[in-house]
Amino acid sequence: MMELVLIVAGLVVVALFMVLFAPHIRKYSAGGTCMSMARLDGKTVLITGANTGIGKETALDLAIRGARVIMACRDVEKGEEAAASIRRIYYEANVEVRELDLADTSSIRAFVHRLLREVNHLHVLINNAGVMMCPYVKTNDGFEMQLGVNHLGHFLLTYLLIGLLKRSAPARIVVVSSLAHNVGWIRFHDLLSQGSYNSGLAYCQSKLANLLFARELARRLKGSSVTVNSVHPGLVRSDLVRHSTIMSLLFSLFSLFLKSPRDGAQTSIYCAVAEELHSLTGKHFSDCAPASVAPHGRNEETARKLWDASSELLGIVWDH
Ligand SMILES: NC(=O)C1=CN([C@@H]2O[C@H](COP(=O)(O)OP(=O)(O)OC[C@H]3O[C@@H](n4cnc5c(N)ncnc54)[C@H](OP(=O)(O)O)[C@@H]3O)[C@@H](O)[C@H]2O)C=CC1
Ligand SMILES: CC1=C(/C=C/C(C)=C/C=C/C(C)=C/C=O)C(C)(C)CCC1
Repeated sequence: MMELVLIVAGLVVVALFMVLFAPHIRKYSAGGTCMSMARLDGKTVLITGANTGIGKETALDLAIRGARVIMACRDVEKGEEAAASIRRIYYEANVEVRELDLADTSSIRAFVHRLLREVNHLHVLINNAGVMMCPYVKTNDGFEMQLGVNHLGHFLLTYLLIGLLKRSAPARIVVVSSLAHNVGWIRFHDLLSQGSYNSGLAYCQSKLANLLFARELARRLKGSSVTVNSVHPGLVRSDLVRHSTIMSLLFSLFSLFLKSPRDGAQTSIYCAVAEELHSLTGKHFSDCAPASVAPHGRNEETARKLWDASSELLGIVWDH
């Protein structure tokens, strides 16, 4: 009985502490802020997964800076709702919604085909969309969903847009990875998890793949004035954890310690606009500052091997 009273008293003290210090905890959890005042008038930006979470906040910020923002969303209705809510905040926002399902290479190709007819330039590409810890499902092309959307879909999208980005240089590519890359490894013997599937490990693999892709692309684009950097946005309150009960529970429990989507967007925005990053490429950022990369995320051989495996799966050859 005494023990129970002590436990309840302890919980009350912790809850009281959280309530009292909530503003300070929130301020601390918010992380870095992009302080750049750079304007993007006359610039065109493309953001994947821009209908919610980090992508939507990134779209709002870049629209306020004067950019024409293409919001690439798999659900156009949700995308239009997000665009309308951006226009309610900033009525001059030049935001346009386009359909893009990264789980379907024919959708990616159709999206780019249409885009190339509509825009002459692309100055910033933000590969933001992501899916986390979903049950084992395949994309339209038979790829495991998390590697398929998070890595392969963006790999193909970037391949199809690289000519436009080069013609628009100076241009920037921002790849939204995660600190989850630290616990991932590339399972070359079973890249698509056909032999065995663990939703958490598959997510971590896909986020490591994002990072390796960014570094290898940056290496290949040296001298082209198209830079590529990757980002860990922080732990952010968003829909990302929707597929995992345990993650949803943890996120609710520790909600006070998580960033808002607006705070989570800061590092993507920083990499897209900061003047001091003008020619910086192949780096990883978090909280608007350089961040460390796990040793296996720096392995050039793994990056090249993944590049070749990805190209083969997608049936493409990067000759530019
Ligand atoms: N939240 C966090 O703590 C962290 C997030 N990240 C990364 O940040 C990025 C943004 O995540 P966040 O904003 O938190 O998550 P959300 O779930 O809020 O947003 C993810 C976006 O990706 C879109 N998306 C999912 N599947 C597809 C697809 N097949 N085709 C096109 N778009 C798709 C979603 O569309 P729809 O709404 O239709 O599902 C949504 O717009 C992700 O890459 C994630 O891995 C990294 C570290 C931590
Ligand atoms: C276990 C644990 C936590 C939860 C960590 C989680 C839930 C991480 C999620 C990572 C994600 C979503 C990465 C996306 O790329 C907290 C809250 C830090 C508090 C300390 C203990």
